[in-house]
Amino acid sequence: MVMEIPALAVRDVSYRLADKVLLAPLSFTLRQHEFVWLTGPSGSGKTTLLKILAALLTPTTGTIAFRGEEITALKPETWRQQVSYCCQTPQLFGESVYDNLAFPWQIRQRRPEKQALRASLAQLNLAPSMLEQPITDLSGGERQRVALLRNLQFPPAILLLDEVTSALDAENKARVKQVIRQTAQQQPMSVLWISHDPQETDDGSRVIALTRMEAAQ
Ligand SMILES: Nc1ncnc2c1ncn2[C@@H]1O[C@H](COP(=O)(O)OP(=O)(O)OP(=O)(O)O)[C@@H](O)[C@H]1O
Repeated sequence: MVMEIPALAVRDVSYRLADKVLLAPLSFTLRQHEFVWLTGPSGSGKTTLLKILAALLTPTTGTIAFRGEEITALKPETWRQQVSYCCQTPQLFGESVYDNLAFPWQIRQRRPEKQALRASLAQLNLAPSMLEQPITDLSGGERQRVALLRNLQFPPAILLLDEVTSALDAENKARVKQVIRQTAQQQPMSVLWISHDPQETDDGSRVIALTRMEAAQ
C-alpha cells in the first residue's frame, strides 16, 4: 500500500506569548480534498492556529509540512501562494466588488471575464449586478461572501476559514458550504474551517476540537 503524503501535517505546534499559552501543542494532518471543522470554546486558540498556518505568526514550537516539505524550507511567497486565510470581518479593497474579484487575476497578469465573475456572485446567492456596486454599500453578509469569492478565484491548496458565515442566514450558510465543498472536491483543496455553530458542524465531517484544557497554562 502506498502511503499518502498529507496535504498538511502539523506536529506539536504551539504558541506562547511571554508566559501565556495561546495555543497548547497540537498535532493533526489534512488530506488532499479534505474538509475539516475546527471547533472549541472562545479563547482555545483557533484563530491563533489559523494565523500560524497562514504564516502570520511564527509558532513557538512544532513543525508544519506542506505535501511532505516543511514550510520553513519554502520561500515565504511559495507558501503564501498555496494557503489562503479568510477571516470573519474581511477587508475589502478598491472601490467596487469588481476591484476585489479582479484583483487575484490582475496579480497573475490576467484579465477576468466579467461574465464569469457575475456567475460566481450568483453561485453564492449574490445578484450578478453587484459586480459594479461600491463596497461601501454592502451588508456584512455580502462582504463575507465577496471576500470568500476573492479567495476562490484561484482556489488555494489549503483554505483556512475563520467563522466566515457568521453574518449569514441558514440558507446562505448552506449555500456557501456547498460551494466550498464542491471546490475542495474539484481542486486538490483542503479546508480547515472554524465554526461555533453546532448545526453547521454536525454534518459528518471530521472535527478537530480544541478544549480549554489544551489552552490552559
Ligand atoms: N495579541 C495577543 N496578545 C495576548 N493575548 C492574545 C493575543 N491574541 C489572542 N490572545 C489570547 O489568546 C487566546 C487565544 O485566542 P484566539 O483568538 O486564538 O482564540 P479563539 O479560540 O479563536 O477564540 P474565539 O472563538 O473567541 O475567536 C485568548 O485567550 C486570547 O485572549
